[in-house]
Amino acid sequence: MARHEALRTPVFSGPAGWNAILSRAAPRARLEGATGCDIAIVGGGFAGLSAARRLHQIDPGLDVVILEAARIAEGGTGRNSGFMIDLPHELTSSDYAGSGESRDRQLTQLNRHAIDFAAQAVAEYAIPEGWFQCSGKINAAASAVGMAANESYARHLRDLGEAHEMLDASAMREITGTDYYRGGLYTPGAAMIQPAGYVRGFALGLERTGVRIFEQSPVLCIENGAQGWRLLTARGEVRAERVIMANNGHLESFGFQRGRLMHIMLNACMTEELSADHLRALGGHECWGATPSDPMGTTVRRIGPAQGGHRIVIRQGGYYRPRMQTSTRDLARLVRHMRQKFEARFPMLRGVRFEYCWSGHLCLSRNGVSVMRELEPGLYAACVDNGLGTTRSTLTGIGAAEMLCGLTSAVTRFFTAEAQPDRLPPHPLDTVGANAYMRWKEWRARLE
Ligand SMILES: Cc1cc2nc3c(=O)[nH]c(=O)nc-3n(C[C@H](O)[C@H](O)[C@H](O)COP(=O)(O)OP(=O)(O)OC[C@H]3O[C@@H](n4cnc5c(N)ncnc54)[C@H](O)[C@@H]3O)c2cc1C
Repeated sequence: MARHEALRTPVFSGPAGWNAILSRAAPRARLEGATGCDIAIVGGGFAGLSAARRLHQIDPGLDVVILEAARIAEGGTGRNSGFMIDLPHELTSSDYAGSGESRDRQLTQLNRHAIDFAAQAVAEYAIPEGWFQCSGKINAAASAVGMAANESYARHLRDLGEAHEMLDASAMREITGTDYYRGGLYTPGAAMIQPAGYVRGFALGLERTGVRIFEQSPVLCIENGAQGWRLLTARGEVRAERVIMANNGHLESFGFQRGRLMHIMLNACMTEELSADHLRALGGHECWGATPSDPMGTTVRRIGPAQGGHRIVIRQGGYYRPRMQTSTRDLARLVRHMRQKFEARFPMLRGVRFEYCWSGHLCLSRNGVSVMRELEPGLYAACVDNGLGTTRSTLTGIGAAEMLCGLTSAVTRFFTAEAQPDRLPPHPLDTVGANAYMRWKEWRARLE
C-alpha cells in the first residue's frame, strides 16, 4: 500500500488583497466525515479548477471533489498580479525569451489554448467582464538595462512573427500617468484578470455543474489500498478511484520530486482606493498592466472600479524559501522596498497608503519544466507553475484531466515529453546560491 503523508501544509502571509476588495464570499463547508467520488483533486487553484472543468467537459457523469487547504482565492491563485500571458515569459532569462524558437512557438500556442479555455469558462460561468479582460500588457523600461531587454525581446518576437509595438516615453506617460518609464513594449495577447474574482466565479460555475468543493480542508495523507485512494483531512476522508495533485510546490510536501523544486516567495502590495484628487494628480488610463522589461524588476498594475476600486498594485522581490513560507520580517522588509518603488514611480501619490500587502508561493524547476504526469497508478500531478501559473497551471490541469481520461492532445504530448525537474544543489547551498543570484539580478534590474 502506498502512503504519502504531508510534511507541511500551506501557510500564507498577509491578506490576499484581490479577494479582500471584493464582496465577502460565503464560506464553503470543510470536509467532515467520509465521502466518496470518482476523482479527487488536491488544491483549488488554477490547476485544480481547470482540471475539474476539463474532466466535466470530457465526461459530465464523473463525480469530482476538490479539497482546498485554504479558501478559494486565498491561495497562490488569489495572490498573483493577474497577467495571463500568451508569449514566452521565461523568468530565468534576462528578457523573457525562452530556451529556443521552437519551444517558444509551441508554448505560445499552448498558452493561447489556456487563455481560450479560460475565456470560454468566463462566458459559460457568467464571470463579470472586469475580472477577465483581453487587453494586452506592456513590458515597461526605465533604464538602459530595460530598454536593451525590450529591444532584445522585440527581436525575438519578430523572429517568432508575433505582433508587438514599441512605445516611447510620452506614450508611456499617457498610459501610466508617470514619467518614470523611458519606453515600453506592448503585446496584445495577454488577458488581465482580477485573480480572486476570476477564480471565485470559476469555482461557483464548477459547483453548478456538480463539482463539490471543500475549503479549509488540507489533505494530510493520501494512501492507496485495495479499494482505491483515500485522502485524509483533520476531520474527514474522501475515497476516490483516482486523484489529481494540483497543489503546485506542495507536491514536494508529500515526498514527490524532493530536492528538485525551487520554492520562491513573491510579494505584492495594493494601495487603498485612490481619491478623486489622487486620480486627477495621476492622470493616465484607468486600467493598465506593466511587467518589468527585466524579469527581476517591479510589476505594476492600475485597476478600476470593475476590478475592486481605483488602486495600484505593485509586485517586487522574490526569495528562495524551501519551507514555502514568508516570515513577518521578510514581508516587512519587502514592503519597505515596494514603498520605495512605488514612490519613485508615483511621486504625485505620496501619502497614499498600502492597504494590503501579501506574499505568495511560486514553484519553479531549474530546467523550466512542470510536473504533469502519472506519479503512481491512479495518482496524477498537475504541478510546478514555473512562475506563470495563470496559463501554465491551467494547462497542467487540462493535461492531467485528459491523461487521466486516456486522451492524448497537444497539451498532454507537450508535458509528457518534458524531462524531470533537474536536481538542485543540497541544502543549504541551494538557498544561499539561489538568494545570492536573485539579489544580484535584482540589483542589476534595480530601476526596472
Ligand atoms: C505576488 C505574485 C505575483 C504573481 N504574478 C503572476 C502573474 O501575473 N501571472 C502569472 O501567471 N502568475 C503569477 N504568479 C504565480 C501564480 O500565482 C502561480 O503560478 C499560480 O498560483 C499557480 O497556480 P496553481 O494552481 O498551480 O497553484 P496554487 O495557486 O498555489 O494552488 C494550489 C492550491 O493547493 C492548495 N494546497 C496545497 N497543499 C494542499 C493540501 N495538502 N491539501 C489541500 N490543498 C492544498 C493551496 O492552498 C493552493 O490553493 C504570481 C505569484 C505571486 C505570489
